[in-house]
Amino acid sequence: MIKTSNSIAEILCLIEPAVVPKLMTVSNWNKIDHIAQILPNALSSFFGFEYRLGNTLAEADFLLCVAADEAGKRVLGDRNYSVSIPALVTEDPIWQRIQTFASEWNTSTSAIAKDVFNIWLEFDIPKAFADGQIPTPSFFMGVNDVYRCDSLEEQKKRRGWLVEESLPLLFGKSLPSANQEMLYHCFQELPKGAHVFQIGLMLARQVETVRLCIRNISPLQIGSYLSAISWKGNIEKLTQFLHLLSPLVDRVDLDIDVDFSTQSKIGLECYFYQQPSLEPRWVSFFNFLEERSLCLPEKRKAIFSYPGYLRESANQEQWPKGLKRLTQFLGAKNEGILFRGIHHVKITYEDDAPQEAKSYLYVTRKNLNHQEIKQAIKSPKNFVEIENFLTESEQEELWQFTKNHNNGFVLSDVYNQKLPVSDRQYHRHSLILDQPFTLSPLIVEKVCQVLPQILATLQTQEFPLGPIEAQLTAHNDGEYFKLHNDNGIEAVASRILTFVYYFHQQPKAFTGGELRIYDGKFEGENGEKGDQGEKGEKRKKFVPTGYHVVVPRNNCIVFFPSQLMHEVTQVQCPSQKILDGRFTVNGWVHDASKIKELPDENL
Ligand SMILES: O=C(O)CCC(=O)C(=O)O
Ligand SMILES: [Fe+2]
Repeated sequence: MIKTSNSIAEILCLIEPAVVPKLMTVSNWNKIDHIAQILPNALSSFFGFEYRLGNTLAEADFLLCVAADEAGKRVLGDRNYSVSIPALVTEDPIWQRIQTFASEWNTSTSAIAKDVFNIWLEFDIPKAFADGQIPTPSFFMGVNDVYRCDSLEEQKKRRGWLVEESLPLLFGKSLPSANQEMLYHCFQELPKGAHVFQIGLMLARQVETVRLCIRNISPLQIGSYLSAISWKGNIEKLTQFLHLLSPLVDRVDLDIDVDFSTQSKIGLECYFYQQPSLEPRWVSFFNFLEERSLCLPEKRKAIFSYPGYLRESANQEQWPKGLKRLTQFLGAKNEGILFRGIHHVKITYEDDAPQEAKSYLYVTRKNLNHQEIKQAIKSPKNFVEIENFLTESEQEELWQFTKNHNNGFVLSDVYNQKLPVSDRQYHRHSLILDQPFTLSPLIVEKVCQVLPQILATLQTQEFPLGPIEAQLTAHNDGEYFKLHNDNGIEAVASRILTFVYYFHQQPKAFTGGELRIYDGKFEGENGEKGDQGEKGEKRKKFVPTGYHVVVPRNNCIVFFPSQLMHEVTQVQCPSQKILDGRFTVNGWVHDASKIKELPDENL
């Protein structure tokens, strides 16, 4: 078996616990490890796995990116560079062609050096993958500026280096002229502004098909583009599918395969700008996939638990020696860090229906200074916010109700047995409606509609759904609610999820009144130090590590786990008129199994 020192396998080793067995079997992992053992670390700082979401038996593939502005470019194509791919590997004809291409890439005067910004090597992991076998990758290149041109002649002039030189070099033979014409045609028919950002060759699969990955094409343009390049599928059905899919995600890129014609199978790459912890829409997108049998529930669970990071400072022992040297070289303020995340999900579509979904999971290795690390690992949001929660008529109904009852607000008491009575008023100063809140069923019903999505995003453990409370409160000039959580005492221990719906006059007549939701931990838990309470019981002290701010915005609602510590900062409302203040409908979702007594109102 070929092994390289300072190989990518050393990094894989660090992330193995996040992957095996949750995402893949030991046998799948070992095959990927076998490839990673051969490839030097300096080749790539960005790699990952192609993970099939609808099939428990399929193996995950391995892919890595070689960037033009990193050492990997030289590892792959500069024979004088200190690090290289092992010679035995490069006896393989496919690897030889890749190296020839990469050596052009290292020649500053070539068109490849000018227009290729990265190379992806993608290794299919076959069921049978013999130890010692040399893995051959498929090849993708990231290309600059492949847009439509003013004329086909212009197009041929600009992309000749690609179609007539680079692709034949990589395939090891010239491309039939019908295939060349088809490629130019596909470039030239691109809608204005759309561009080809990756070009792929399935070298390991011995076919002359070229994959074009197209970005900046709107879902509304995809149908007409495909008909312009004579795609054989039913455009109307595809348009209907895109109509459902595209609002669920931030961006859809189109993949097509062409030889002398456009093949029937296409790919729809679905992207979000944020990871699931910061973007609740991942959940509705995955519901969509599951409803169409494109994703298994256990696979969704596995990939949602994948994102995270690993710092060198916390893993000194295991950190590869070569990378430690790099950190030392960069200076004391720097540190290595590995980030794991979901890059995108690709849906393949053929025969007028989606066929398969695959997710692309990445690992990226960076060296950052402490300030950059702090920024990069800002703890994920611990709440979910939904805008435009009530319809206009529902908002109007709530506002009328509030106006009609504006004399019915009284100072809220806090049921906080931990505080001396004299401190209770200090702890909270706000108003609560002291009359029946008859719109409670409306709010509860609306909360129930979004509840499954919220619980999934917050990764709440399953629980039997109990009652849902809702109350109307107000904060006016000088009022606040100090640090507390909502289920810390016996009487309300069954509260599992807190929600706060905000509404106010337009324009807003107050400032302040932010909700701060804290991260941190209770000292005194797990045998750590804590004060002795009155009766000798251990009192837990909360040590915050940071907080997230929710600015009260009209018609927005937030949800967060009731055990999280939170506070409402002081409100400034110069007019001091009750209707100018900060209003909320807040409430709690209970775990039916934990209910001992139904809570009194005004807790
Ligand atoms: O008004 C808010 O933003 C939060 C209120 C709150 O924490 C509570 O009622 O328990
Ligand atoms: Fe609260």
